[in-house]
Amino acid sequence: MPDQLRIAVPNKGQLSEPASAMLREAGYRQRKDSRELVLIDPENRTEFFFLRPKDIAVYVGEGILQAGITGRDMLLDSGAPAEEILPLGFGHSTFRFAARGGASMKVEDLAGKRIATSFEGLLEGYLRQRGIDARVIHLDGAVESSIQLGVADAVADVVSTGTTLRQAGLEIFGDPILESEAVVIGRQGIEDDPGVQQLLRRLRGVLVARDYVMMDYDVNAERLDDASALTPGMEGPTVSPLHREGWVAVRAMVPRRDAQRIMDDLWQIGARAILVTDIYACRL
Ligand SMILES: Nc1ncnc2c1ncn2[C@@H]1O[C@H](COP(=O)(O)OP(=O)(O)OP(=O)(O)O)[C@@H](O)[C@H]1O
Ligand SMILES: O=P(O)(O)OC[C@H]1O[C@H](OP(=O)(O)OP(=O)(O)O)[C@H](O)[C@@H]1O
Ligand SMILES: [Mg+2]
Repeated sequence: MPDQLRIAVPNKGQLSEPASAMLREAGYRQRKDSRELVLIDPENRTEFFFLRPKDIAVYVGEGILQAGITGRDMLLDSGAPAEEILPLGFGHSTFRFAARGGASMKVEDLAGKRIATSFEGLLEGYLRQRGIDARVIHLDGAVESSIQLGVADAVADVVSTGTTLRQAGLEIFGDPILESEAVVIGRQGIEDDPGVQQLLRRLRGVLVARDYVMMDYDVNAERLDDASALTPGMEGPTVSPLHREGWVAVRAMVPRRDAQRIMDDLWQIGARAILVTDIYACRL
């Protein structure tokens, strides 16, 4: 049995709820009260520490906790000796420059300007790489207000829908500095830890169950090649004989977002009794 596992989970912010939901889906106990700081899950020999998302890379980098869930942007900003192990498909954002609407600012214009951000590490790394000498103003949050309030000429901030920027009268400029999402992080080599391997297997199972559905249908054996091309599954579809002469039953996993289109295409080649069901959990 793997050793006790110590995992960091965001205690608040955009990643907190979806991270706990994913762990719950993976069969772990999660806290009921958002003020709980530690939660012990004895059945899974796992302790969850609810920490500020920005601090998680620090704890994991120090080797205090074996793994954690945080944003890619926060991991890279921290400079902590930890790496990304598994992207989790939620908490998508981009890290971008923005300035007053109509200012038509360019990245080259940033030299000598004041740029406000809560991600100094990320911003300074970017500016250094491009040899831009600008003044970085550190703010903890609500960075969008800094231009209006005269503290900065531009911001480098997290953008998801863009609503916050628009409401502050700001306009994005330049290419994205970084594309981020929630990730599992750990120190180099931690993937070999049996406890971490088990956590990753469970989380990968949740990702597959979210992204795929199971498709079952009957088709004339003569159209099986066409049907298999539409539903190749992971290692080819499962094909079983049917009592009906010349027909087979086929079963394969298909991407959830393509399910309706695939059903239409299967119907066109004569497949019938096409059923789609959710995958509750899996290990592939
Ligand atoms: N509106 C959003 N939609 C999706 N992901 C986001 C959004 N805002 C931030 N994120 C991502 O979520 C992660 C955590 O950011 P968040 O803003 O929740 O942390 P925080 O600012 O430290 O917490 P708080 O906002 O509670 O102070 C980051 O990786 C960030 O890129
Ligand atoms: O593009 P949008 O969909 O509008 O989302 C982006 C906003 O969401 C986050 O703010 P948060 O609520 O975490 O507040 P904070 O700035 O205090 O961290 C982020 O810092 C942006 O301000
Ligand atoms: Mg925030």
